[in-house]
Amino acid sequence: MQDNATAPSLDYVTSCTLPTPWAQFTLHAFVEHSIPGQGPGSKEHLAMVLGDIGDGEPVLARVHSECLTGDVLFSQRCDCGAQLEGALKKIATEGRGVLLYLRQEGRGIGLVNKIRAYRLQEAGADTVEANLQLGFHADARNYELCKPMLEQFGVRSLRLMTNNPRKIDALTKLGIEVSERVPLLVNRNAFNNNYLNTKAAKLGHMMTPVTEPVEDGQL
Ligand SMILES: Nc1nc2c(ncn2[C@@H]2O[C@H](COP(=O)(O)OP(=O)(O)OP(=O)(O)O)[C@@H](O)[C@H]2O)c(=O)[nH]1
Ligand SMILES: [Zn+2]
Repeated sequence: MQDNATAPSLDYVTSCTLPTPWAQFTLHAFVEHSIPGQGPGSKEHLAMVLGDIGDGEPVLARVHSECLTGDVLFSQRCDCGAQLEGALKKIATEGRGVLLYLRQEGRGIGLVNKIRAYRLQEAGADTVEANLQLGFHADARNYELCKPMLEQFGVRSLRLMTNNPRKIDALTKLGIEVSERVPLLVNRNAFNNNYLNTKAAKLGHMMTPVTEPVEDGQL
């Protein structure tokens, strides 16, 4: 149980429609106010919602951590952009679901530090070693905000699109039921193959390592 004196607070602010190539979502905006003296002042988080998700049935969901390089700049170093698109397409196909877009860039270390980590990876470190060399944890993310964000929509149970067992554990510990894991394997390529293999080997991601040369789009 989080002590309220140390818990960041989250305000629901507003919403608008968000047409995408696959469906017209509703985009909801939240603002997180962190504790004075700890971390940046405030952060804006988003939820994209489609259909009636507050009916008590498990909801197809993606909890996506910000990756500006992958989500916006088309980077092939990781699988984030393809996962974002794949998750939205799947929600659109089913006509019901939610994507939480959490502003914890670089597995929580921030954009500039992620670029520092990429530079270390160019010198031979893997994605985990690079974080450690910079003095960070391998994964510095926190999923606490998912609870109030989902409560805003009356969602208690997820069919979660992820390959990351730690994410499932973290949500479960927060009291969010994960009734099903839906694999999200997209866009393995020559640039992100080692990264994906390291995630499987060191972070426990549920994906089969590929050691031979890969072709674009291979799962
Ligand atoms: N520090 C660091 N962060 C990275 C690196 N590559 C991607 N990221 C960040 O990692 C986060 C996405 O992590 P993933 O492990 O792909 O996804 P996940 O959420 O853990 O697992 P899935 O649900 O299966 O996608 C985003 O915040 C990215 O910015 C890297 O090499 N170093
Ligand atoms: Zn990424």
